[in-house]
Amino acid sequence: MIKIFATEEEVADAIAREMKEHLSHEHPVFCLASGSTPQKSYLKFAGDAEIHARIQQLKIVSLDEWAGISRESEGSCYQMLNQDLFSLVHLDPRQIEFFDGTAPDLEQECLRIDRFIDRHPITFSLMGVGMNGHIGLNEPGCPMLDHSSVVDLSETTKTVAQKYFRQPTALDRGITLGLSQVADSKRVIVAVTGERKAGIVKEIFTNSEAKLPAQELLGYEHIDFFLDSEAAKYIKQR
Ligand SMILES: N[C@@H]1[C@@H](O)[C@H](O)[C@@H](COP(=O)(O)O)O[C@@H]1O
Repeated sequence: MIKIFATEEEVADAIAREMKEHLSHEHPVFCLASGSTPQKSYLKFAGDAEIHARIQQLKIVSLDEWAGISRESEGSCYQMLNQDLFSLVHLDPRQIEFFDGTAPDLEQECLRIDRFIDRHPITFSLMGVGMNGHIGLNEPGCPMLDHSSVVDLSETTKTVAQKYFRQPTALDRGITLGLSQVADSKRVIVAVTGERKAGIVKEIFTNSEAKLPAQELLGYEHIDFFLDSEAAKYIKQR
């Protein structure tokens, strides 16, 4: 289902509320996108005093990472989430299972995360959508995989991702969960906010030929798209 909220603030409030609710799962496992879109949601979640007593049971599993970029590097998916969430809620590193983009064998790294998910099924996923409709680092035209993989990044992703880094950074490949792994989460929210995403939002919802990864998440009962009115400006009248 698509839920359109008046403002980005309201989207963040709704997401933070759901994250809190999903902490009540017996074995909560969250898979969370990095990037600009969810930052407000994470801040609101982390700022809720009631979650802190309940967060020890939470496990976090990685969605994606840039190949060749270490966790410590500013701009890595890990570091963004660390700044926006992990450090704020004082997660123990043992609660976090994240792709290492500098692992010597990235295929093994995929297997490591896949095995973790087999043992700890994802109960809540929060996805963002790239400017080209990507989910995680699943680029347009990719198959719907039920396992992680190493992918070649599109030119759009390489260019847009420069916003995460202080200096121009060569990006070539990424490591990402497969779309089926995301869809298999018990609950998924896909968040899209801001006018800059209005064009891709229109594609996702009106162009069935586009073959965008975000479109693979349409039509499921347990997956909702949360949009603000700016991102939804071309689809509002539907
Ligand atoms: N790898 C990340 C994704 O996990 C993220 O959801 C998406 C949107 O990012 P943003 O929210 O900054 O637009 O693109 C990035 O490349």
